[in-house]
Amino acid sequence: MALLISGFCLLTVTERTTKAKHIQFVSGVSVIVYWLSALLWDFIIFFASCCLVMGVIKYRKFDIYVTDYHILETMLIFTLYGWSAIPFVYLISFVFSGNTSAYIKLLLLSYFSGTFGFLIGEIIENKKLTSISNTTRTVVHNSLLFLPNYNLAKCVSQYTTIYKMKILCTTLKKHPIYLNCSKENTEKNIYSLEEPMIGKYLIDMSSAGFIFLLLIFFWETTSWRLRTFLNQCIYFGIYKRYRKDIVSKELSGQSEDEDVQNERKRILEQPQELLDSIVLIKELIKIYFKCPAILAVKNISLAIQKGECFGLLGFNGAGKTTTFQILTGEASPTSGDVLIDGFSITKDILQVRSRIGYCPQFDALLEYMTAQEIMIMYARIWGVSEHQIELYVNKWLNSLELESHADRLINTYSEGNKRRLSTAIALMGRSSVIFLDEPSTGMDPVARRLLWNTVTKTRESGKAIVITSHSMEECDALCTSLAIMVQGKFMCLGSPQHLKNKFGNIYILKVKVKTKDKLEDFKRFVTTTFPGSVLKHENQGILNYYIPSKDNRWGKVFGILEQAKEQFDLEDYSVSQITLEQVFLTFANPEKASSDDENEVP
Ligand SMILES: Nc1ncnc2c1ncn2[C@@H]1O[C@H](COP(=O)(O)OP(=O)(O)OP(=O)(O)O)[C@@H](O)[C@H]1O
Repeated sequence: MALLISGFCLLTVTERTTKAKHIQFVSGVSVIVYWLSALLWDFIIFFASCCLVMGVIKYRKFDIYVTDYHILETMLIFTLYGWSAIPFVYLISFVFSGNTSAYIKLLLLSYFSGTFGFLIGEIIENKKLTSISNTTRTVVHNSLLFLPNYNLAKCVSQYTTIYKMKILCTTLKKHPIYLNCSKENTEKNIYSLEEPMIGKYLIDMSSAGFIFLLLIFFWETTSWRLRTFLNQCIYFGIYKRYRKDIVSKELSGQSEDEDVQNERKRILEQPQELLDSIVLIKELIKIYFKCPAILAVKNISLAIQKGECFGLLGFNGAGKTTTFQILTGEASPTSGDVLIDGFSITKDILQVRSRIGYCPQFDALLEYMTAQEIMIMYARIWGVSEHQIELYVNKWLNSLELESHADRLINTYSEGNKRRLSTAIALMGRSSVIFLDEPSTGMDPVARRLLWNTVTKTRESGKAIVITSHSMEECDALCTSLAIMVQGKFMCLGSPQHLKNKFGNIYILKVKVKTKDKLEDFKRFVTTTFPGSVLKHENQGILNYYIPSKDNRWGKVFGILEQAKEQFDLEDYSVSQITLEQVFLTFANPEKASSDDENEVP
């Protein structure tokens, strides 16, 4: 039984740690539906296994458990045990982060709570041991009653004893002295609440099942509020009191960047209704209260409108994923609030969850399903009507070219295909805002283009998209506005073009010189005509220059190069603007960028 029951933690732990459960909640599955459906399925497996056990008992001729309708009594004991033990395993599984360790530890717990619990119970009930006080007896006995395996062990042992006694009393002509074969004793109802009958243990198992389920629902629905309360009122309260210097310096929310500062002012000064935004982040702070405390998000404010694709850029550890986790209701904020479609994540997390689509950084897929099955499941969760489901799912499989893999188990997919599927699941829902955490990781260039097209179409349909990516090309292609995050703070904010105009003080000139003789002359020409220019790269007559844009308008640069084309026998040339990547490097790594600047464009 311990082997079987402990196995029911495997899926629940896997779905929680891979975030597949979170994605289901985000897609609209309620806590009650999630846990009751898990319980129903596991109970069916448990019941089928019990039927097999009964078959073995019958085959081995343990008649006491099967003859004279005893099979129903035995099945009742097993059924009530399953009812209490499965939710018990679910509840305990919350403390584990790996399914294998959870299985082994729960197996040991079930086994020892059955055997040692039974032994301890016997010792406690032994009235001859006068050294044990009555209070200790009551406390230990009542505690043991919460363990399903103890109740099962007691039921089976007492059931066996009672029926063996009844058989001996009816078959033996002369009763041994230890047998009480009085009519009163042999005709006692086995379900009586008195010792040594089993009624008490059956009632305990039935009520324990309810209690464990209630505790699971309570934990799932209020743990968020509890964590938010602890974070905001207790930990942060203490932190603010003792680390005033850090709070005023790092968490004030003031920014040197004009756009970031203006956005903050707009959000704080204007009423929320006037902002008309689908995502509204107000002075969001996240501190991981470890030793030392990690300031992951340092007072950011932002409004995202419908039909906007907002990009969150930053180096590893900048705080992007933490921000995403808060926005999707996975992590609780330390201070500040986020409104999604007008609902606050600190107060209405359930409303928030049903309005978002989420593709986490690591794929949260149920790997024992096929792509078709998982997408049908999510389509049903999103409320797509049964006759439209096939069309709907095929449309999304099609949009990311997953049809050829649709009938294969997800655990056989490549990383890139898993990423495509995760993104398709996030996009397919009827959510108002979609969060994509590095969606194109591991995708080939064709898949990436497909993803970009699909994301753009989704954005154009009126949804808001928030994306993190390490690909500047991707952000340039997709984002209508973006922010670069460094050490938890926004360093700049605006459309890609705005940022390039604002921070790009160089042009990139690429030239191919036909004849070698004129190469050195051309180099001298560039150095004198564009003071401050730097030759970045040279290879077989192809020169790559950075030239300062200050005092050099586009027209002037092109005019000069048109003249130089004939003079220096240039085969071809191009002048382009600074790329987003160069803007990113300037912000994300100021020290490196400034040293680069010194070297490159004085
Ligand atoms: N659960 C956690 N406990 C403690 N610190 C954490 C936790 N999660 C993140 N951090 C810390 O918070 C900071 C921000 O991390 P986060 O994962 O948000 O960065 P990121 O920008 O998403 O990085 P990446 O690009 O690598 O995904 C880092 O210093 C990280 O070490």
